[in-house]
Amino acid sequence: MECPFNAAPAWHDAKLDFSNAMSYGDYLKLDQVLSAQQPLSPNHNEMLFIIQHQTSELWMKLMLHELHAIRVQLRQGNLPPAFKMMSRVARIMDQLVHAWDVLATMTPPEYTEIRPYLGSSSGFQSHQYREIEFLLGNKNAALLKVHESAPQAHASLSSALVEPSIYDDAIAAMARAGLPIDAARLAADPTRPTAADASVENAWLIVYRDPARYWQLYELAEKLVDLETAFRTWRFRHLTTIERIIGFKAGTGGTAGASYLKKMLDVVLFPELFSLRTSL
Ligand code: HEM
Ligand SMILES: N[C@@H](CC(=O)c1ccccc1NC=O)C(=O)O
Repeated sequence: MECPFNAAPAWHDAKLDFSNAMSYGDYLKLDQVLSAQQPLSPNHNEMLFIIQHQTSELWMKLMLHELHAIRVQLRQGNLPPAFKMMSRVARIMDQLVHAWDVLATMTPPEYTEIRPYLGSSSGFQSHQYREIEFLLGNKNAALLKVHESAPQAHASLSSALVEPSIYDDAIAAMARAGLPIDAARLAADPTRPTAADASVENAWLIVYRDPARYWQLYELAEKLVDLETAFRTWRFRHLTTIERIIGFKAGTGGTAGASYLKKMLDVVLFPELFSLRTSL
């Protein structure tokens, strides 16, 4: 039997010299990522605030990557690959929902010491968040103005504004499957937020009344409902977390704060997918 004191360490085959090979940090560009946390205040908790936002933006970057690919698959009529990516987007959203628990460990006196250093910056100016909203159909042309001084963000947002949303693409897929969608709905102005439409509700009802016949559209509908549910939960946790941290103060971005975020809870991305349930 081998003496345990002479045995080689568990890592003895690991590569240790990276002078001429790509390492973990090289591949992930960690020099860049880990040098981007630069607190402006002397407060200990600002590191949490920065990392919470930076990680959220990274997850949003992945959501956008998936949402763009979902749109391509929906337009080509390849629904199952879209489903897999839709599940991923919903799980990312769930992850962001749980992330509020970490931020909520920051108390009002802690945040009060950081807030004066934030100036008029606010999540309201997150171009990735706004693009996610646009891709899901919550369009608002007026909000492009915020990004006028950032040409790349402005360009991505402009195309998300003028192109059909993922929900418009889902409705187009129903029309292609022979379900009766009004021509006016199919030609709706893509720069306007999604408005409930009776022919769309009726088409979803046909799908939900005969899932076996319309299995892929039925699955598409449930994936959209999962996504919207996760998104609404995120909005709700944003509101409750900020009420806990700043109460009813106005926002640094210029809105009334909690009451603005409360109003955003009324946004329904895929209205007919919820209203149809009353008739089932
Ligand atoms: C202490 C923490 C936070 C506070 C006090 C806070 C507060 C606010 C307030 C008051 C607004 C309304 C806009 C304004 O006037 O500023 C807002 C918007 C927003 N915040 Fe936060 N927030 C916090 C953390 C976060 C985090 C971690 C994220 C994640 C990225 C985030 C993302 C957003 C987004 C995307 C909006 C725009 C929402 C919309 O227009 O529907 N916030 N926040
Ligand atoms: N709107 C926040 C400030 C804020 O939360 C914020 C500031 C800079 C970067 C990200 C932020 N997060 C979300 O709004 C406030 O009114 O305190």
